[in-house]
Amino acid sequence: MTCALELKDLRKNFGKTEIIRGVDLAVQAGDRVAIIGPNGAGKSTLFNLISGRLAPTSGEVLLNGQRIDGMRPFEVNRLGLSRSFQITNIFPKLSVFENLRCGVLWSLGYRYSFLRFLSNLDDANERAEELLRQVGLEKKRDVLAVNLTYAEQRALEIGITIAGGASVILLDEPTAGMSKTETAHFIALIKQVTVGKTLLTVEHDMGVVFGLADKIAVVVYGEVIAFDTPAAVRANARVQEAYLGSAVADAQGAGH
Ligand SMILES: Nc1ncnc2c1ncn2[C@@H]1O[C@H](COP(=O)(O)OP(=O)(O)OP(=O)(O)O)[C@@H](O)[C@H]1O
Repeated sequence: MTCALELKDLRKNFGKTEIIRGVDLAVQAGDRVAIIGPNGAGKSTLFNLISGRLAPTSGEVLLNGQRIDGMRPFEVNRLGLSRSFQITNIFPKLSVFENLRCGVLWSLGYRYSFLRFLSNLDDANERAEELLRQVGLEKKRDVLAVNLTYAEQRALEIGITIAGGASVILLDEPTAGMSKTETAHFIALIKQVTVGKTLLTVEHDMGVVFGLADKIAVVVYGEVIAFDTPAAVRANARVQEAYLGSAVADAQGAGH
């Protein structure tokens, strides 16, 4: 079966320093994967390599079987991979609905010719209404984005990220800065809106990791030292030793 996302012997040097050191990873369609690891391990660099923000020094990135390494972010996006961070630029002076519609139009603009784009404007309105419901912001439809709470703004970002119907979604620390209650609500929201999609998150919060992920990739010093189910990763001696021991104990202490 073709993987939704596959990394093959991926490497990235900054100057003489090898930061990503031969990463292999095969993510099946529909999996929710959390990438975890200590500070400076290379998680963000990995995200940048996948989303086209950085070109690898060597190795391959495949999206649904197609090579995307070296492509620019918008090209990768056009092929069905959306990263929250690329389009998190919420327009503060536009309403929630208008922001979502911009997200839809923006993705249509990439995918279609101008004429087809124009004929799709009605569809865009409908799609924006649907997104509004999906991210639970119906009551805020006409509120300016600047007046939303922080958690609502993050929900709006998720809406914009999924607006184009990408099959692979990358989220960078989606619950960072949220309260516990907001985080729990947001995990449920992310799960709902990514049903049937493939999700990758970079995450520090072990509560979020174990609440959200079907599989966990542990990155230590530019290598993936484990890629498995949460239970298996928790039990992995190498992971315990390299990174997880105290973090998991904390999460378990918190009832996870
Ligand atoms: N553009 C760059 N030029 C040079 N070095 C870089 C660059 N980007 C990242 N690095 C280095 O690569 C290493 C990995 O960084 P990266 O941000 O990918 O780690 P991370 O796992 O995401 O860390 P954190 O959890 O702290 O966000 C770090 O040592 C960082 O200083």
